[in-house]
Amino acid sequence: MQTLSTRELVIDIPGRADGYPLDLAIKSGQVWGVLGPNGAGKTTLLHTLAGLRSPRAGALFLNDVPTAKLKRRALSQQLGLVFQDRQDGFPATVLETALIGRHPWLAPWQMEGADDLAMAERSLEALDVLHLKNRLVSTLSGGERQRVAIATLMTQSPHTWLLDEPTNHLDLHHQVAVMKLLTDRAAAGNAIFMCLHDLNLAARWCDHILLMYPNGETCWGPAEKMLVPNALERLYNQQLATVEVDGAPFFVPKRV
Ligand SMILES: Nc1ncnc2c1ncn2[C@@H]1O[C@H](COP(=O)(O)OP(=O)(O)OP(=O)(O)O)[C@@H](O)[C@H]1O
Repeated sequence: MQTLSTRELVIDIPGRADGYPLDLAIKSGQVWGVLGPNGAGKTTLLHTLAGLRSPRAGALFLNDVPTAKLKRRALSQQLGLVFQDRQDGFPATVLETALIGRHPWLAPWQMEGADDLAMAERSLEALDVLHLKNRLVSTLSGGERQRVAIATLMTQSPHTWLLDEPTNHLDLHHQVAVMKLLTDRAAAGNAIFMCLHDLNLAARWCDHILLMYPNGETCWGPAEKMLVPNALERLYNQQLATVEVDGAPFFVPKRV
């Protein structure tokens, strides 16, 4: 069992009051969905958890060890992040991009070996982009790029997967395929923590939910306690109708 936890964490959003400090424990087997309107701080939180931004206050721990004490490489073996919209730094093929995921596991100047290549190809296949392996990423569609980014995280194979809107750009079939892959990873022992704009994907696939309000207020807990119409209507400033489908709530925005 591994846990990424935050103690009294306040993310640093310029010009915003501190809000409610976060005491999260993101554990093996859990699938977290982070919900909130534009600008609530979801991406800032994800980047703070990944160590890319400093918190305003509080600290992060990996199995009770402060992440600030871990070397970048050790951290990258445990934590990985899929960005919301990644800009390509230099021209690379799909396979070369997926292989970047192996870098935290290789010594400096060590070339990727047959096992690394097999892992990258397995991940590309799982995300349905293996047939594109020799294409330049810059030539891919938005949804294909998104699937390559997730395949790169899968190739990295960290314990905790942080994902910023992983279903962005994906068609319905691939949205469901990605959510199934993520919940399968959690069942295999990984921890999944993702920002989502689709309330219904969260309701169907996530077992834990963090609600982030624009004023810095937050609340979190088991999905069934968090996904209640009143809280969600206040979160999005949008009236909702709720129906039940396959035992999960399904939220429909009411007409304005
Ligand atoms: N470097 C910065 N300087 C000033 N403000 C910033 C900076 N980075 C982020 N912000 C502000 O912090 C707030 C939170 O941004 P963040 O990207 O975390 O929101 P989000 O919840 O992920 O939004 P979205 O749903 O639109 O992706 C926004 O109001 C944003 O404009």
